[in-house]
Amino acid sequence: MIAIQSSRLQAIGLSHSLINAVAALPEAALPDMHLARIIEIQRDQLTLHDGLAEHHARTLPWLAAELHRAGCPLAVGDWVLAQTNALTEIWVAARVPPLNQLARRAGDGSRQPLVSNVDTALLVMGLDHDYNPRRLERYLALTHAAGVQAVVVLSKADIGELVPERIAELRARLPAQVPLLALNGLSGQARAELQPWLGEGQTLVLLGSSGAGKSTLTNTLLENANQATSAVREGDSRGRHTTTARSLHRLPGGACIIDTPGLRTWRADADAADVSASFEDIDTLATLCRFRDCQHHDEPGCAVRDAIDADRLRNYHKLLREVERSQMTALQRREAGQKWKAIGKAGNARARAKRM
Ligand SMILES: Nc1nc2c(ncn2[C@@H]2O[C@H](COP(=O)(O)OP(=O)(O)OP(=O)(O)O)[C@@H](O)[C@H]2O)c(=O)[nH]1
Ligand SMILES: [Zn+2]
Repeated sequence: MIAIQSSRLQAIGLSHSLINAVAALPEAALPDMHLARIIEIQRDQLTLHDGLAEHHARTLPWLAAELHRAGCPLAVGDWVLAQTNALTEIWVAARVPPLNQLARRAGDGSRQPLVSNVDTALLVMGLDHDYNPRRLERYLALTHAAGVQAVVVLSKADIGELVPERIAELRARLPAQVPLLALNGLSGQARAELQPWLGEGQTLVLLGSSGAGKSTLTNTLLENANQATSAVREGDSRGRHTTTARSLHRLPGGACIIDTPGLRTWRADADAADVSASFEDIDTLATLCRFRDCQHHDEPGCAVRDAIDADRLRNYHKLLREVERSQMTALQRREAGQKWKAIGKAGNARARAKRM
């Protein structure tokens, strides 16, 4: 039976639910199995961490094939059971079912897991030209769909434009329970501001467009502890701030941060139910619409249309169309395109009529 060095592993994110999931695996009963976390993936080369050191490993071919067939290949953040053979090669023999996973859809519609077992996603958006509430709502919908808690981090509070106005706009637009903070990612103060999410054993990822300030914030979070801190990347000749490979870093206070370039372009891996659930305000008001299947376009007795920020409602419809489309066949997609075009035209005609 596997012996779990829990304190050592808790430091790199092992939780009680994961321990239970490990115990349920048949492979956990085999001799010589070790529990470790994937901190980097380069093609078929994995880097594992067991709480003490890094090890290079590969996945047993049958397991790789099985995970590929099931559409859920291994991702950074996954926990695995590995065995060392007589040649001292380390082979991954089982994957602990992830508690959650952020994924994206590739061009061919297949699902690509990007990162597993995340506690908090920091949605980083600059208060400069990067500012875009719609994009933020998309990220909120996707993290919500994956069951990951999101914290909105507005970077460049020191140099951004219309800072108080933009913060107020988002506060009014987003559901009240979404934490939102504005900070300067270059200042050590950022660490204190993010403290509530940086507890020991917590796993965080940073999401946001290029230039939003993800690397800057990561470096600030890492550096504030004199660099003597990153157990995970210890001995790595490339230094611990690499952002070119998918990797997991350990922060001073004991949280882990995953910096993965794959997360920077992100297509919806969600369905309509996920999108509406992440627009809770709309969902709640919709129960008051006259028609139970009200789409909040121009139906009479709609309780949503007048109560919700118009741009937020448009974005909601856009995201719904997007997730519906990603689940359609080509023919359905063409038909839907025509339907939406017709609705758009009707809307424009209404707007024109109003102006006249
Ligand atoms: N003044 C100020 N500059 C910032 C802040 N955050 C980021 N920057 C600057 O913005 C630029 C882009 O920041 P990065 O951290 O590289 O952005 P990124 O999100 O990692 O970008 P990619 O690596 O392309 O995904 C850099 O020149 C940073 O110094 C901030 O809060 N305040
Ligand atoms: Zn309605």
